[in-house]
Amino acid sequence: MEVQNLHKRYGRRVAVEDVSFTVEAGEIFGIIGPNGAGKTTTVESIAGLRVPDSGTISVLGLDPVKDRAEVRECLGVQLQESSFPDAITVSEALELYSSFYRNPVDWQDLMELLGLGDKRKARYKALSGGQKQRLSIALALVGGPRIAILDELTTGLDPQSRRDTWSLIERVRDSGVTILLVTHLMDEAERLCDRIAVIDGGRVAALDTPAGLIAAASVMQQVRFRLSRPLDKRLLTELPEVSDVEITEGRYLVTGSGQLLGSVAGALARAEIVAEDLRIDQRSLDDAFVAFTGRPPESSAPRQEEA
Ligand SMILES: Nc1ncnc2c1ncn2[C@@H]1O[C@H](COP(=O)(O)OP(=O)(O)OP(=O)(O)O)[C@@H](O)[C@H]1O
Repeated sequence: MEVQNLHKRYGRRVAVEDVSFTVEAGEIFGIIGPNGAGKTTTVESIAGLRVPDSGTISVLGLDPVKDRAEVRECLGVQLQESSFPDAITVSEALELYSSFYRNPVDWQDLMELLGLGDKRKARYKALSGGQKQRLSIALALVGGPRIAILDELTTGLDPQSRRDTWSLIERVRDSGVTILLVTHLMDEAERLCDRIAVIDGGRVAALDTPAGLIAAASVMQQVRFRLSRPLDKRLLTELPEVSDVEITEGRYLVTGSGQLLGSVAGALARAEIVAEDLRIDQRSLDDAFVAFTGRPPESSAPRQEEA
């Protein structure tokens, strides 16, 4: 997928100001950003559901607007809050959707794969949040797409259902499907995505691997430890990575940047001192999100899924 200089406004409101990125085959590519940043508009434009004001989008060499019918065959979409008639059953929904495609996968296999086999006769309104979510993923995959767009994949699910869904998505990726994932959940993005675009105010604020985003955002790190015997503080302060050393009752707090942990561990080894309780404060994608957007990511309180 290739998106170049995408612009989209709704009346006077600019939703996407200038977005460009490329998604490689076989990747899980994440889009994160604050509410109203333009994420959904971007992925809906890729799916051909919105017509951009300007810019170009190419999906497997096709134009999502001009080649709408072909794009539908190779791209599956799970959008926010899919809604279905309350009375439709799981198997009816899957059978109906599979009839929309030229080469659908076996919907019964898919139903089993997504753990919905024993719910085949259950009506949509009787499904739990996690089951509805799995059905919407199944419907995005029933056409046998080469690309799947998943918007808010696990928002609102309990922690176990989220982890199960993540494993499922990794299996889908391993089967050769490229995945474009929009998410509010930083742990989801960090766990699943090969690369992530941070979109803010309709523009790409940063684009890198999760580790790359975290490294770029976390200038300062801290290493904590206790020592069995006193150490000349200068052995630490003279290290180029170290900016500050605090010592309180044998407890050391070293602040710095770069390869701080390796550098401190090396200095201790040279002084032949053993550190106890050595810990580094890990930076996470939340810190990167704050650094690139100036706001903390919105947290989503997981709801308990009924059995
Ligand atoms: N159909 C529409 N008509 C008018 N304005 C819209 C429409 N759809 C989106 N917008 C506005 O465009 C901007 C971008 O919305 P979009 O849904 O793409 O953002 P988002 O990053 O997906 O947000 P969220 O995380 O809240 O889903 C927002 O200000 C939104 O209010």
